[in-house]
Amino acid sequence: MVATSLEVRGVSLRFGGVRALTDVSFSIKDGELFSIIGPNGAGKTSIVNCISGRYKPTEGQLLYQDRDITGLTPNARASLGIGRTFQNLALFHHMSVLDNIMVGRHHLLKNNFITGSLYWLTGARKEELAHRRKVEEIIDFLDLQSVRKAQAGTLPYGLRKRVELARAMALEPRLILLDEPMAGMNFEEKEDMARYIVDLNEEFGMTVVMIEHDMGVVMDISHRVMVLDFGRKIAEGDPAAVLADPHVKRAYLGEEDEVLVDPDDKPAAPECAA
Ligand SMILES: Nc1ncnc2c1ncn2[C@@H]1O[C@H](COP(=O)(O)OP(=O)(O)OP(=O)(O)O)[C@@H](O)[C@H]1O
Repeated sequence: MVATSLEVRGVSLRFGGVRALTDVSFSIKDGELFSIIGPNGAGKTSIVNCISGRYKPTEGQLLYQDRDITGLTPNARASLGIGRTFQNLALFHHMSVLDNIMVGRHHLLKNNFITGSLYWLTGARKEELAHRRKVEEIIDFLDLQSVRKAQAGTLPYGLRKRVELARAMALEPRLILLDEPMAGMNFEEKEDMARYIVDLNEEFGMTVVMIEHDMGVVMDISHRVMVLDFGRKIAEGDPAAVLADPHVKRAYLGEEDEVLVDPDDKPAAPECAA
């Protein structure tokens, strides 16, 4: 039997009078590629923030590998193996690609800057070499070799999104949360990113939770999809079943007999980086 990675039980979240989430429950199996979709303001980022620990649910519980993580800080959750990327790029623009990715490993560093003064005498150097090897593996996997020394802020948008994914992967998460990994990308960049996400799920064995607006990509690569609307779960299942669900069509289009995937869907214009 496949183990459960994450279980979300009856999570509600309020900001003053705003109900961002109402009684949302779902569970994700180890190794799944699970997508969360829904119209703007539906609560997608809110649920991901509840999973990463950025937001504390007003009600409900979160279990990761059968352990209650509801009260844990984001750092404690990262140490348990929950990694994430952000909707808006959160890179250190003046640092190199390599150093940005190394930052992603700080949860795994046993030696801090104090013990680092014993660098050559202790195992610190050995540890750093092991970290560098892991980072190089990720750089190879994401085809970032040619830009490894470049300043992150000088790279085109699509590449910066890839560096952010590299940094999240550097934590070696068992569960990775991707908030709009393809936002603002052109068609080729989206295709590349979709391939990397499938590979990190299949080759690295990471369980993936992805928020994405590009319905074509979501339906192509997800094992299961959950739909939120006004903070409530309105559908969950395999992509074909969700696509055919009348509630989902209504939520997106306001009517029942149109298709969700627009065949003339044009790539979104690139976003400006934060
Ligand atoms: N920090 C916050 N303070 C107040 N209200 C918030 C906050 N974060 C989210 N909300 C509100 O909660 C609701 C859900 O927002 P959320 O960002 O989770 O939606 P979303 O589905 O991710 O939207 P989008 O697709 O536009 O990113 C919205 O009404 C939003 O205004």
